[in-house]
Amino acid sequence: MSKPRTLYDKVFDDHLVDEQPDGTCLLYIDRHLVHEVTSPQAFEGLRAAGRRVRHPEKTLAVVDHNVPTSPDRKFGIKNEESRIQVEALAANAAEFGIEYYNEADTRQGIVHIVGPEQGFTLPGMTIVCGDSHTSTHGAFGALAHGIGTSEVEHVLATQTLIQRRAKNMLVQVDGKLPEGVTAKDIILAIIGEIGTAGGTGHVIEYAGEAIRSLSMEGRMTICNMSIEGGARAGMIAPDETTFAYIKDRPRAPKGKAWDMARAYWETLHSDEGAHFDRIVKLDAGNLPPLVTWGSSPEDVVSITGVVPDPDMIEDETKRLSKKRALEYMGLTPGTKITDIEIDRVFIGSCTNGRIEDLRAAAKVIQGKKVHDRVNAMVVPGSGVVKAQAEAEGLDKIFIEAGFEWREPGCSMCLAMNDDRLKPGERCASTSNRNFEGRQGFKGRTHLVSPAMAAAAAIAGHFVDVREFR
Ligand SMILES: CC(C)[C@H](C(=O)O)[C@@H](O)C(=O)O
Ligand code: SF4
Repeated sequence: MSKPRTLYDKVFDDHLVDEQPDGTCLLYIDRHLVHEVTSPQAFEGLRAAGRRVRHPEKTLAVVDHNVPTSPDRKFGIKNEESRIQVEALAANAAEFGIEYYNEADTRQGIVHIVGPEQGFTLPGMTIVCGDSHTSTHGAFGALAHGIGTSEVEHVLATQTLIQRRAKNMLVQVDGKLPEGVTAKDIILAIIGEIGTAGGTGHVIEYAGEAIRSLSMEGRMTICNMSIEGGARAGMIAPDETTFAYIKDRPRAPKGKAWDMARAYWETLHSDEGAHFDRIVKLDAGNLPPLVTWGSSPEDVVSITGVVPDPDMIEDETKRLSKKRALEYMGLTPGTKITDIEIDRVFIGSCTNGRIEDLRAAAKVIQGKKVHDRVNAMVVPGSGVVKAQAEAEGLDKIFIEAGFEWREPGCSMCLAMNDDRLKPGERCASTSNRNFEGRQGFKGRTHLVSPAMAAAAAIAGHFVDVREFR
């Protein structure tokens, strides 16, 4: 009898090219996603060494971070830095024979939304990208993680990556998610519980009834933020929900190849008795909608709660850092979360820019108007999401309510394009990071679910979406 293995162990072992006695491993990489921010030097390195891309057909390039999201982007990118970045990827993709989705292509969007959507992301694969939120793809039972630019060059040249084995961590989420509480709240709760360093050195497998009941969109939201919990990657064992999502996607296997792939995918789960180095349990049944109050994704609080008092923290370093966070956020301990007024709302990003997220937000705002003080925008995660939303009439619901309806990209998730907060502006955001300056210099970010962001846009302050009519 062979030793019981985790899902991570299985995918890792299936891609092992070499393992040295000191633990250095060489892994075969099935899929490589490339965006404009972390690839220019990698291509430059290849050029300097006179190398080609080893497997262009396993590589897919798309622009997302720098592209403007205003409709007039079809007339060219005005910001020079962004334009140079985008043009460089276009030129590199052409020179090295890599498929490339430019900003005029319907398939363009945030790299982590595009991969799954096109069927480029499949269960059991090793998937890398020069981007920390590559963990998103783990929702399919793939081993997916971010890599640095020198590794991007290594993968382009060799289709392999040097790695060491990570530890296994199980996050078991039992119970049934209450109405109005979403995948975003689950992952915020997990990070609130384990902290931003909680997953360090581990690959997290998410399991339990609450995870199983999630759609692929919800599972991607969970795996997306694994990196915010410090983990190398997050994974969810594939099941019928996964297979149904993948079937008939443009790059998914077809016919006999589908049957063979599916048979393999069904073996991708942790064996009975597999060893986990750490186990964390959570009950989704009691979960309220969550809001972050500070400048770290672990700073979570219930919508029914108040801004916490850092003076209660014993550890001095932590106390000082949380005090600073409150100061940055312009908040006072004891303030009810529902009393916090907001200026901006951002619905989008690779965490919550998929069709289900847009549907959830549209449901909340239907027939209502965005509060006078608030500037609200919806940025579909991809052209495919945008087209689907328009086919369902969601764009009309947003526009009638007073939201801006934008072109796909990373947008206000990070201040790398025209969409950004002004100093002091407070934003209810569906993205994944609330670091100082993340959405613009001195901008203040509160991470929430799409439904919570939508409700806040209408009310002008945070509200409990469970009671919002
Ligand atoms: C620009 C890129 C390297 C970065 C990342 O790695 O995550 C970005 O996507 C982010 O979300 O901060
Ligand atoms: S949407 Fe945000 S988190 Fe996702 S890849 Fe873009 S910048 Fe990074």
